[in-house]
Amino acid sequence: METIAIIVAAGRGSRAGEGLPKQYRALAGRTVLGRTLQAFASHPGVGRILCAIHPDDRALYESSVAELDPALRRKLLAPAAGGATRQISVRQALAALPPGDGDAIVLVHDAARPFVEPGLIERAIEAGVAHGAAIPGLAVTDTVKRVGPDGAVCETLDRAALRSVQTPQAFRRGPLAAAHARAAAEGEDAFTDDGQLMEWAGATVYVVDGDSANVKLTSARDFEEAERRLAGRGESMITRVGTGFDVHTFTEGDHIWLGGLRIPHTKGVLAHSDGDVVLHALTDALLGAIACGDIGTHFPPSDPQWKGASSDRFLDHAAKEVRSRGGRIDHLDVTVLCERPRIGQHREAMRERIAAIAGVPVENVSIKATTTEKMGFTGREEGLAAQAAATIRMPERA
Ligand SMILES: Nc1ccn([C@@H]2O[C@H](COP(=O)(O)OP(=O)(O)OP(=O)(O)O)[C@@H](O)[C@H]2O)c(=O)n1
Ligand SMILES: C[C@](O)(CO)[C@H](O)COP(=O)(O)O
Repeated sequence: METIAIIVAAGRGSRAGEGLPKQYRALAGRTVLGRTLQAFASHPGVGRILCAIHPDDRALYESSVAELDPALRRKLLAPAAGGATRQISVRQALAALPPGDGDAIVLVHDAARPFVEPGLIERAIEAGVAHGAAIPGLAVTDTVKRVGPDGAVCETLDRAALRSVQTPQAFRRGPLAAAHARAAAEGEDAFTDDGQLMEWAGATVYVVDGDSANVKLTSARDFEEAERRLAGRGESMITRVGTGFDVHTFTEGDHIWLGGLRIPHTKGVLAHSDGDVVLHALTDALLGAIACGDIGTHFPPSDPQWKGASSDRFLDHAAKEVRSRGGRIDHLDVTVLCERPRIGQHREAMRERIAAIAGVPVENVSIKATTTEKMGFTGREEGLAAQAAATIRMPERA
């Protein structure tokens, strides 16, 4: 009998802090979703896999899929658009499955649980076949209280009967799809897992042994812990630093581009592109950190297509080059060297713009500025310059 895995990956990961949605963040060089997909795609009991993804995440999804062996990629069906809640994402994934046997087993799994082991997938499938509805659960080890809105304890629950539940959760396809459709029709939209939805629909749901290692990455701390765990398995990251420097000559004009912003000025800059020294220095710093040439290697000034180009593209490209090697940008630091314009008033907007282009939290972007005390070419206001340092983390093997 066929087993189909639905991987729900349409969330925004808001509790995991700023940056990419958590399922697309790298853990020791591979994305969370890539790791989750690998676990299911390499399991001999899983036939096909369908992900529910956010419509904005198509490119991120494709990069995660690219981490899989080509032979395993064949198990993937085209992704479905997820919805505003996990429940809607599962429903839409079910609706996107090709027609098929209602008795097939559907495993519903959170993309955010990349540590799922083959043994757990196996247990879920077996229990799904045996019972029609089965979920993994762990005994609760803390004492659990029910607490009122005023913070007062109402009751101490009998923890012997409690389980903290995980995914993959296994159900027969027909009843699961029917329960989701009924819940949608009746406006029942607050189920936090499919087990609860099936209980509501009248099914008996059985619990099999879960796995304490199968954590759902939820907070930034979970990511730190996950990295420590992977390092313990020999999958570790190393820090690399790259630097960049760029200069442009002032010419006649009424504005310059700096840090991705159009800044009114009494001069312009001579440049093939938009002449943004901050973004150029950052681009070189990132390329330096991965030892992948420089901005001229990737965007030759002799190539007419880069004439007048917005430098956002250069930085975006370099950030993608880092990520495609499994790297993560930890910090970006820039010093602008010029007498004018004054940078202070633009600093915050610049940090936000750079953070958005490079896909890093704004807290990890620093902009500093200095004059050169009227000495040298910047002091004479013949041009302006920027230097940058990028700190990234890369898988040790890359
Ligand atoms: N609208 C949603 C919400 C969640 N999920 C998925 O459901 C799983 C479990 O959800 P959770 O850990 O809560 O993820 P997020 O919703 O992304 O996290 P947060 O609540 O912190 O934003 C994740 O793999 C998530 O991508 C989904 O597919 N569609
Ligand atoms: C499905 C789940 O992972 C089981 O523990 C959990 O209910 C998901 O909850 P979230 O609020 O969507 O993280």
